[in-house]
Amino acid sequence: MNYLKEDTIAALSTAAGKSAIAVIRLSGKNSFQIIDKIFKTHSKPEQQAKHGYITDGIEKKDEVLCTFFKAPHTYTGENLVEIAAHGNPVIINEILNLLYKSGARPAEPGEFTYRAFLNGKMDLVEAEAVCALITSKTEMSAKAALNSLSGEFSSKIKNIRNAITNLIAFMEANLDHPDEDITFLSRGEKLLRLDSHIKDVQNLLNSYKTGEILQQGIKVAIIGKPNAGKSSLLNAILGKNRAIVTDIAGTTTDTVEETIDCCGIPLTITDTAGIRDRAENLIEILGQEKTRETACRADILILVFDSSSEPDCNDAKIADFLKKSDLNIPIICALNKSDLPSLFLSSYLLNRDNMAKVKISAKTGAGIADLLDEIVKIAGVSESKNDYLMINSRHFILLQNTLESLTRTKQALSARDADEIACFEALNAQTALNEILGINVKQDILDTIFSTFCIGK
Ligand SMILES: Nc1nc2c(c(=O)[nH]1)N(C=O)[C@@H](CNc1ccc(C(=O)N[C@@H](CCC(=O)O)C(=O)O)cc1)CN2
Ligand SMILES: Nc1nc2c(ncn2[C@@H]2O[C@H](COP(=O)(O)OP(=O)(O)OP(=O)(O)O)[C@@H](O)[C@H]2O)c(=O)[nH]1
Ligand SMILES: [K+]
Ligand SMILES: [Mg+2]
Repeated sequence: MNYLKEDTIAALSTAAGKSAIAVIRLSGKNSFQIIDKIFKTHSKPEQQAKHGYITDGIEKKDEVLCTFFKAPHTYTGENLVEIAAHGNPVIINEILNLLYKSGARPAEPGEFTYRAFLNGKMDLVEAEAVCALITSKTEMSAKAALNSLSGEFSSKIKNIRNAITNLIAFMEANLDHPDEDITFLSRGEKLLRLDSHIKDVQNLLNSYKTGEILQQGIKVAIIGKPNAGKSSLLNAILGKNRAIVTDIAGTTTDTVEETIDCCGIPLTITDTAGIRDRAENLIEILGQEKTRETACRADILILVFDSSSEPDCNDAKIADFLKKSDLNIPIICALNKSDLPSLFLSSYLLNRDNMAKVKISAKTGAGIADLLDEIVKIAGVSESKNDYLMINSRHFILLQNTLESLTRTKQALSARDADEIACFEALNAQTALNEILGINVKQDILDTIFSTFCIGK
């Protein structure tokens, strides 16, 4: 990756394509000289954003507003200019090319934020949260990302790290003066403090699953025999006619997927082709194959039964499929058509932990809310909480390392025979926490993180 800090970089920061206004950002030490070559203005000096024209020296290219930000108090920490132009891709290209001719180069993905990180404007957790915020799919996941972007996760990490640094200082003092009777902090007090840090790390590890669910969402597959009412259920959940519903068995031949915001959780729901004992043609065989794949990739299965009819060989086929595929995911049995008299035998349901039962009618909408409640319950995310943090898998692994090191510190301290080892392990914990914040992180890890950003961010 071409991350030369000396360069002045430029990129479109708004979405590509036609738009009312598009913003190009220019950042680096030569930003002001470069914009001076191509921007002519008559705005009064007291104006913060200046009105004028982008020109190649011969003709005007666009009428724009330029905003000037002087280092170091800018997003990147460098001199920065924002050009708000008309959102026409042809014009944007012309302006970018003029900037490149005048001494700027195209910004790499995430390079503005990378510079902000290098210049101490944000730590690595905050930089990662910028990306998470842009890709958040629900209000709740956006809030979680914003909490991290605002430094709430970072300050938790810093607090634990500082406390461990403090503890290390006490342990090193003991190492340096082993014969002195004055112990600065008793062994018992050190162990108490360690316990509390271990608990803090454990709490952060526990919020990982929630953050992951908020960011990635949950995949729910609707499966069942033909005519059980799977497509009707999808439509009932979405509140619109997304999938075709008929009384002909085998109506759905391909998967139908939609994402909704369910109490803050991005739920991707997939309706599938009905599974039956005997497939009638190639389309159905391929459709059922896809149903199986969808079921295997899902986080939760909704197993739809037609409770108005007696179980038949197709229900047996599904039970058989579940047994064979050895799926270890939560299943919700939806006993559909509750508006009709029930002929369903509960004893027919397979015996399994991790299984909930809900009576629904896709036709009248009865029980649909209970079904969604069940999904939210399984996800373990409560909407009332507003303080979720965005913890990604990189943080999770480093927090696990921290926890292991702290546990070993505690063992060494308790054993009373190895103060050097206790010190060494505490230092490892400190290193892992620093790495979360981006301190002493290898370049290839930084490259990987920032290369997933969009260009212009
Ligand atoms: N036009 C525009 N809108 C934007 C951004 C941007 O870069 N440009 N942002 C980009 O993500 C977000 C806002 N984030 C920002 C964060 C810090 C600074 C900044 O200039 N910080 C300086 C000065 C702070 C101050 O004046 O108080 C600093 O931290 O020193 C700017 C934007 C969303 N909206
Ligand atoms: N009375 C009643 N009928 C329902 C209910 N849900 C679905 N149906 C009817 O059952 C029939 C089959 O519904 P679909 O939603 O197409 O069933 P499916 O499981 O998607 O069927 P395939 O796509 O063929 O596998 C249709 O005639 C629906 O109107 C319900 O809750 N009550
Ligand atoms: K059908
Ligand atoms: Mg269907």
